[in-house]
Amino acid sequence: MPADTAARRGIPDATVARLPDYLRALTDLMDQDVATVSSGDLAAAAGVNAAQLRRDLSYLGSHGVRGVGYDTAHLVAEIGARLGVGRDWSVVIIGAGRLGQALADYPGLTAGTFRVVGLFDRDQRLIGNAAGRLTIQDVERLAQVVRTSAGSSPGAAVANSVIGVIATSAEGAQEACDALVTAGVTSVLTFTHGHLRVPAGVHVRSVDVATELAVLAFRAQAERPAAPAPDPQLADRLAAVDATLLPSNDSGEDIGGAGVSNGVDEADGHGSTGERQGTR
Ligand SMILES: NC(=O)c1ccc[n+]([C@@H]2O[C@H](COP(=O)([O-])OP(=O)(O)OC[C@H]3O[C@@H](n4cnc5c(N)ncnc54)[C@H](O)[C@@H]3O)[C@@H](O)[C@H]2O)c1
Repeated sequence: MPADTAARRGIPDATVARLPDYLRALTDLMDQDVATVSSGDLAAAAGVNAAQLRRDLSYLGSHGVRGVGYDTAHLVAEIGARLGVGRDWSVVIIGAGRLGQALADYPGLTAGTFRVVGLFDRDQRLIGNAAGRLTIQDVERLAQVVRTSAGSSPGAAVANSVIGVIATSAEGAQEACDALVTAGVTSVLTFTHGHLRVPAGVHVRSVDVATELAVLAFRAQAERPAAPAPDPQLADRLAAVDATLLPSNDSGEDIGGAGVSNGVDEADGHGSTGERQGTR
């Protein structure tokens, strides 16, 4: 797909979410002076399958050269540019409760690409309190801080330079989101449950630890190795031993029965989940 076509169609969120993994893998390869890399090797380094990687990179207009692979330095520059690496982004957080304060103090958001420039709340009891290196401000001041951070005059677009984070209660989330939109913020990350209404052109992503855990649990369940099929000879031997040690027939049947039943259940459960995963 030509790059301009991909740009017009937009890159799927799932692809964008994988780009940092590709960038990390490519940077490692560059550090090892690897100039070109095959899709298979790059996919293995990034932990995805090769078809997925080729599809993802085709959205960037990068197809690699048959028999040669991808130019590592070119791809690093391409992905880095798409991800805004090397640019500074200001982050404003609304909701200065437990989560908001923890995020504001998170080292990954205090220096480098993303830097929290304001922590806001509507609770007058919190306003003015220190939270790490920041002072909690009245959410009424949000628009002013956003304008200052974007380095623009009032009314100018602040898209692409300020990201808003919502860490309020679920009940206060829409109000917080509206405040961000009014301030000109077009990229919003929310930790709250529930749908947020935003005008066209405003991008919202939500993070939910419980959902991520559920995905991991699902995969762990799907990938759990099936119990080995019972060995009929071994079962016979166990039954013989049981018969020697335990005179009761019931005991021997229980042991053998439980073993077989577990094996069948596990194999069935694994098979059906594996199929569902395979068709996703
Ligand atoms: N997604 C996740 O994985 C995840 C994990 C933990 C918490 N959460 C969610 O994050 C949110 C915050 O959690 P918390 O423990 O910090 O809650 P908290 O009650 O300690 O803090 C919420 C803060 O938001 C403020 N607030 C509410 N509405 C506001 C508004 N419109 N404008 C400005 N301030 C507003 C409140 O005054 C309060 O100080 C909750 O919705 C919680 O469910 C999500």
